[in-house]
Amino acid sequence: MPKPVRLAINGATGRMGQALLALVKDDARFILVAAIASPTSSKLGQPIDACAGALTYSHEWPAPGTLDVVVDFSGPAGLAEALTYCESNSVGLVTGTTGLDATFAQRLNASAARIALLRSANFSLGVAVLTRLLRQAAAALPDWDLDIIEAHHNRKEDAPSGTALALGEAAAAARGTSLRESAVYAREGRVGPRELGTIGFAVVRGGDVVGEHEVFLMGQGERIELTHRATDRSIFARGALEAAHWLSGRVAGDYDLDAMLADRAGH
Ligand SMILES: NC(=O)C1=CN([C@@H]2O[C@H](COP(=O)(O)OP(=O)(O)OC[C@H]3O[C@@H](n4cnc5c(N)ncnc54)[C@H](OP(=O)(O)O)[C@@H]3O)[C@@H](O)[C@H]2O)C=CC1
Ligand SMILES: O=C(O)C1=N[C@H](C(=O)O)C[C@H](O)C1
Repeated sequence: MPKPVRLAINGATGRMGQALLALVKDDARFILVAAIASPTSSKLGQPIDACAGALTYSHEWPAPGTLDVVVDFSGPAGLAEALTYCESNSVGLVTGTTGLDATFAQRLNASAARIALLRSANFSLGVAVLTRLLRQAAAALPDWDLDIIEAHHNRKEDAPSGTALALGEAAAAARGTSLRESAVYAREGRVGPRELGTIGFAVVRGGDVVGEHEVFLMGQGERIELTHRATDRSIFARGALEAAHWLSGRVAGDYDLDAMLADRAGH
């Protein structure tokens, strides 16, 4: 029997943190070593309901040598702290935090030379497949107009979602360009006709929507719609735990879900 992966969850009091805690307690592949909360969290020092044992929410990172992987769903400030810890202690990091700016993305690129890092804007299997379908459609129909519409709950802080941006980047790359060259993030007033090759984004926020992404590829007299709807946050948590298990013990590098799925399929 392989040794369980020693895990910390960063952002443990949040929506994703709670979904992760609920799964980890019944998963013998992991030992939960720390549940990291924000420095101002009202839950600091409180016991973790989902977990048998004496573990409490804390903002103190574990001692060196006691962790294999950190799973982070916090925010830019929380991720920065997790990154510093992981780099100093050679601990693997799985992160789903979105809404990071270009400077932060560069910092992550540099970190991947020092630690095993797996990041994904969306840990659902369905979105991984949607992305493949989109690459194929965008390349096969290079002249069709392409817009991405996303909907999320009313507490979400970043827009467009990390997934929408990643889908846009995948479509742009499949057409030999980049999102930086083709994205249109807002349309208001007399914007004039659509410019060929642009990728448009539209954002909906409200209620408890878990996460929906819809890609319209629009030709003359016809349209393709590729849609993914997440109805349960645990799909992201399950994907992130699969990633943490796969990442544990790997050498430093910049990994993603495609790399994990390909490795598991033996490619
Ligand atoms: N890749 C994917 O598949 C998915 C990605 N996400 C992304 O994950 C992130 C979190 O989402 P969600 O759980 O909904 O958000 P929440 O706001 O519910 O959770 C974030 C948590 O992080 C905590 N936090 C803030 N700062 C720190 C810190 N310095 N150290 C430790 N914890 C901290 C917050 O605490 P406090 O409230 O006390 O400030 C909060 O509990 C977002 O960027 C979201 O877009 C979400 C779902 C899926
Ligand atoms: O904040 C969320 O909830 C989600 N965020 C991710 C994103 O920004 O794409 C993934 C998922 O859609 C849920």
